[in-house]
Amino acid sequence: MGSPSLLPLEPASPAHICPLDQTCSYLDEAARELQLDAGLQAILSHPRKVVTVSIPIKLDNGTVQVLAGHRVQHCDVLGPYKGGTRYHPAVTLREVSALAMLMTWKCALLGIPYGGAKGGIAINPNDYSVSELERITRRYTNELIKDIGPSVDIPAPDVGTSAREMAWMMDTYSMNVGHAVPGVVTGKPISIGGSRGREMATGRGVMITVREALAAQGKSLAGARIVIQGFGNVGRSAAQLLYEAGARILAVSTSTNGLFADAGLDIPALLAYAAENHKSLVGFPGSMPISNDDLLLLPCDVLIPAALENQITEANVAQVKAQIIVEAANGPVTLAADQALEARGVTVFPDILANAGGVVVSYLEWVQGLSYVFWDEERVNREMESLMVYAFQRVLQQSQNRQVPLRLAAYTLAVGRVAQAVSDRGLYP
Ligand SMILES: NC(=O)C1=CN([C@@H]2O[C@H](COP(=O)(O)OP(=O)(O)OC[C@H]3O[C@@H](n4cnc5c(N)ncnc54)[C@H](O)[C@@H]3O)[C@@H](O)[C@H]2O)C=CC1
Ligand SMILES: O=C(O)CCC(=O)C(=O)O
Repeated sequence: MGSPSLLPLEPASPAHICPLDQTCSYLDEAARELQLDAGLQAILSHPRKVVTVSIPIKLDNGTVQVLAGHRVQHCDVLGPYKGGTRYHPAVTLREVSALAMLMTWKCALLGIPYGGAKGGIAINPNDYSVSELERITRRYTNELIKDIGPSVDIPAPDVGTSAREMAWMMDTYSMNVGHAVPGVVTGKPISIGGSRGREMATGRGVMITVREALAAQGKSLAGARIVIQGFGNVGRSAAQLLYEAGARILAVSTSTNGLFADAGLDIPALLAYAAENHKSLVGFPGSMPISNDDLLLLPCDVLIPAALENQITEANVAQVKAQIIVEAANGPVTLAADQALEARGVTVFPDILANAGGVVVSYLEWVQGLSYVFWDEERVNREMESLMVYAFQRVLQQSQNRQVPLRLAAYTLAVGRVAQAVSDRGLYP
């Protein structure tokens, strides 16, 4: 079926692997496996709503710049739309649409009552001052005011955004409606109703997935050799928690540099070093520099791509030596690479399972906010872990029962759940 033809998408770049085509192909595969009705499949292939707004801002130097901001709402059949907000120069409507669809499947797989959405602005946040970023975020929120809300669509952080942007979004929304509405976003600061444990949640979910993946092969985290691409919110938290559990973190990277140490990196020391050096990893004692390209090819037990899409592709997959890949990023392994890895017996734990810890704790944050009762971090982590482990076991079981790879197993569970809900609600004419 391919990318939905109704969307006002940018032309596909021949040099670039389109994330939307990839995600739609996985949906097509799941639809075939489930023998899904063609009409239902067509409904699920299209986002319900696509919003693109212009964001005029006055820069600190007095000039005006107009940016494009997107919010794609893929499906709300199970509950309010839910998904992060990305600030990155490579953001396109195609990418945001793919990420919105992934959110639908992720929430359905984890059994949380949300649909899927994603937002984004094509900027490099490092090119803007804090006050410029605040103006951009507030204007973007203002333009989306009728499209978001605690029972409509609930943004959260993603690449290039954090609790700070969520606080600005919450404040802008609240000013518009005339009273405080903490539930309009998740991943916000604890001082305004954020949840304990949300900041580390995606990394914690990744650590749980790695632990369960190794356990399923009769191995343990202690001494496991792990390579992590990306040292932002997700990569950093996963590195810290895996290190604390006794794993050997051989290499980590940011977009500009990477570090390798065969004996394993001292992650607490590296976190302190990066904090002192404005996030730069360069020159960390006891390590060697490594490029992002070489990092992906290191021999290891578990490779964790935790940065962006399309990192393991047809071009490098033959040289990937990891035994297990845990997709902390959304869409880091392309379809062609996925098939090649499957043929070679490399196990890939898919994004919609592996990085779901973040949205699960976003859900727990929303639940705490709605009930005005806030939990300690131990409870948040326990509730998240139980949902993650349950979803992991279901995916493994489904893969064995249907004799299909883990990604297809996860998709059949997620798509099947959403399709059932569409059909039960009678949305299918
Ligand atoms: N923040 C969250 O709660 C969640 C994030 N994710 C996904 O995890 C991934 C990472 O997100 P965050 O850590 O939140 O973003 P972030 O903005 O905090 O960090 C991104 C990291 O990736 C690095 N990076 C960027 N481009 C790179 C490249 N070409 N090669 C190597 N490294 C590169 C950056 O330098 C940075 O270290 C994304 O795919 C995101 O969609 C998924 C679920 C939840
Ligand atoms: O926490 C959330 O609501 C969404 C996180 C996200 O954007 C993702 O899982 O890709």
